[in-house]
Amino acid sequence: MMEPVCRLDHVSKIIGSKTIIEDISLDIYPGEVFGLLGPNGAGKTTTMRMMVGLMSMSKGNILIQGHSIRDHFEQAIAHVGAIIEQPQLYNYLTGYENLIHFARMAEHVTDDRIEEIVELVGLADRIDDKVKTYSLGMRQRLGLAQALLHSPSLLILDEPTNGLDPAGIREIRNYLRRLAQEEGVSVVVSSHLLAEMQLMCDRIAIIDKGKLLDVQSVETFLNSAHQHMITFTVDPLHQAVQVMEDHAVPVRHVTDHEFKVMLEKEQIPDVVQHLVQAKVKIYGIRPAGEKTLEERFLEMTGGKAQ
Ligand SMILES: Nc1ncnc2c1ncn2[C@@H]1O[C@H](COP(=O)(O)OP(=O)(O)OP(=O)(O)O)[C@@H](O)[C@H]1O
Repeated sequence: MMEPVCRLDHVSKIIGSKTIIEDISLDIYPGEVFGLLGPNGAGKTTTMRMMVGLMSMSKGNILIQGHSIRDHFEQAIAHVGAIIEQPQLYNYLTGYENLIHFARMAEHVTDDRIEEIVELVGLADRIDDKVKTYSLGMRQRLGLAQALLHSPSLLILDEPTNGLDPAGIREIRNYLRRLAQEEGVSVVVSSHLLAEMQLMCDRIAIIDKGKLLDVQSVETFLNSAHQHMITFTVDPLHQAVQVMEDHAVPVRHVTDHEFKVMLEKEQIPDVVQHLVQAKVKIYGIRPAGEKTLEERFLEMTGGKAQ
């Protein structure tokens, strides 16, 4: 198993008598784009602030490359680049001068590294222009360049596409995907937009009211939209489970005389036929009434897919 770049281990944040983050545990792996998805006020920003040490944890721990943010802050944070609030940019300096300024504050940033980053975020043409002439998308990219100067293995971006037009959103999405794929950087992004997260991320964590509801790969997420959890009541149960295994249908849950499987509508008659052929008695077939991740998210946000 690959070592996680970042691990949240039972993290909670309590402010006054209010629990803002409740017992969140998750792992983020090298080279993945990981999304924190949730409605406004769900706790995404708070989680990210704790990940970069801008805010303390009340309980639990966060490890970055195995270093605890709590106990070894310097070592942990050396691996992190982040844009949580607006990136701080100097309008009357050029893009390049801004980067030189930030490079001086980081360690071991060479001129070659600056060139490389400028290329990567696609600002080579405009890097010698003053930042005040930049579009919002270009500012975002310069902010990104700044966060990447010290070659972090974990990049944390709060709502990176906020305020951008569709072309700007597409650009940022492409840069982040390239960063993850080509440079092996783990990228954590937050958003309240399901559609956007599905395009950008490898895995998505759904957060609501400070709780982690689920973490799923985008693939599973998208597939599950067309699938139904079906409960079969059968006898003998062990034989039915064997039949499912023989036909490569993963069994999700088994109780006394029941098992559950995720099926697309078209698969249901096939599964019934396999069971009948194996002389399994079927006493009941019903939808399990469990919601897919997408349905749960839409419910949380009042049904608007946005
Ligand atoms: N310093 C604080 N004191 C009290 N409550 C806070 C504090 N910071 C955040 N909260 C509350 O914690 C909850 C989570 O806020 P957070 O900003 O993390 O949400 P979010 O998911 O990032 O949403 P948004 O997209 O609106 O920023 C909100 O209800 C917010 O009001």
